[in-house]
Amino acid sequence: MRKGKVGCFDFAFVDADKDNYINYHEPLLKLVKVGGVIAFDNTLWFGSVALAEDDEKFNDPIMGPIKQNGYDAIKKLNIFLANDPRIESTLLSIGDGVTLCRRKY
Ligand SMILES: C[S@@+](CC[C@H](N)C(=O)[O-])C[C@H]1O[C@@H](n2cnc3c(N)ncnc32)[C@H](O)[C@@H]1O
Repeated sequence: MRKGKVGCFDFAFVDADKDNYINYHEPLLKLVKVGGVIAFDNTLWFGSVALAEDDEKFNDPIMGPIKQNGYDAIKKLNIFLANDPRIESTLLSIGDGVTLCRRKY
């Protein structure tokens, strides 16, 4: 952004540092052009974010490390993106989940 690249990019792909995904959204929304797409990988977080907290699978010990790392960040991101009026978004249930966000304005 310091180099004046605002509104220049067609596409951004985010695939690291899950705790900061939500913080990357704001600058990326400025960097992509209107109609451009931001993709966030791993937004199903091994399916955990789609499970109710009283679900047997959610409480399986195998979910322990998944819930300790990334779960809160991805859950918060998904809620934020679903309610951000500046984008159209959809969570594709392929792989570990990919959320596509199209900048509307
Ligand atoms: C899941 S891989 C991404 C692979 C990439 N999408 C590809 O297809 O080649 C995540 C990568 O981001 C790097 N990484 C993790 N945390 C990072 C951070 N905070 N800043 C920059 N890179 C980071 C990791 O070292 C790893 O190489």
